[in-house]
Amino acid sequence: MQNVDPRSYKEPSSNVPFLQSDSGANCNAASISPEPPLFHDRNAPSRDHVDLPRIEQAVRVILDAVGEDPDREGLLETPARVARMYAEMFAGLKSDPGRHLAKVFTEEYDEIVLVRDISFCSMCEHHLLPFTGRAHIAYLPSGKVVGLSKLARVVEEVARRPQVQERMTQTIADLVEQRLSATGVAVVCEATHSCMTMRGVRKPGSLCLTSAMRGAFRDDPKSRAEVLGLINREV
Ligand SMILES: Nc1nc2c(ncn2[C@@H]2O[C@H](COP(=O)(O)OP(=O)(O)OP(=O)(O)O)[C@@H](O)[C@H]2O)c(=O)[nH]1
Ligand SMILES: [Zn+2]
Repeated sequence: MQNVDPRSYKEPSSNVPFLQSDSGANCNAASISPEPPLFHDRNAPSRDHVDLPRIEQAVRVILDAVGEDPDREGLLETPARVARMYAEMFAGLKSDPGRHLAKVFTEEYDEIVLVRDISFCSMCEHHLLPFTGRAHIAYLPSGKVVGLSKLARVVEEVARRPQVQERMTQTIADLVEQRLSATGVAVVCEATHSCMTMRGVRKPGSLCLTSAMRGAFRDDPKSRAEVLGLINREV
């Protein structure tokens, strides 16, 4: 592998094909071969849009710029690992999380459906550091319900983008409202932001709560109070 001098670094061609690392002079072809999946998840978002060789190059530049030696043994595989990590963390960028809500069941149930404590790990778009926590999703069906796991799949996929927590919360609420024609939607997210705990202001334990209310949960105070009571209820 060659050393990348940050001062002479040039943007590589943006049309480097996925996994064809031999077009990038600083990339190790063997190290970016995809590992065979343990199982095939037909719901998994595509990672094909991520340009692994360019990420590898960039990570080498960063290592060099912070005073590290990207060619020392312990760091040799790091650029490829980081590239795969970003592919995984940002796998939701080019997918449509709403597709998980396409299959519905006809059911004459119009009371609250709530799935609480859906864990997620997303990336703060300001520092590219993780923010992790739980999402709670409630909706009022109008003749159709969705498989409960699909709500968690939506969270999982929306989370895999660089973003702010507010946008993530609203995106989930909009998807559920639109795809299920729900008459009410409540989404509450609570998360710890690494950019506030491990750097900067350094406040471990700080928690950020965001909510997005739609339909009856936005307009009717009683419905709103009922759903927030369920979300906050001790079990
Ligand atoms: N509203 C919102 N802000 C966020 C989120 N994630 C990170 N931030 C904030 O983004 C802000 C970026 O502020 P800047 O002043 O541009 O960057 P900075 O100098 O690194 O800020 P500090 O974190 O205060 O050191 C910080 O206040 C972060 O706490 C989020 O999901 N929502
Ligand atoms: Zn941040």
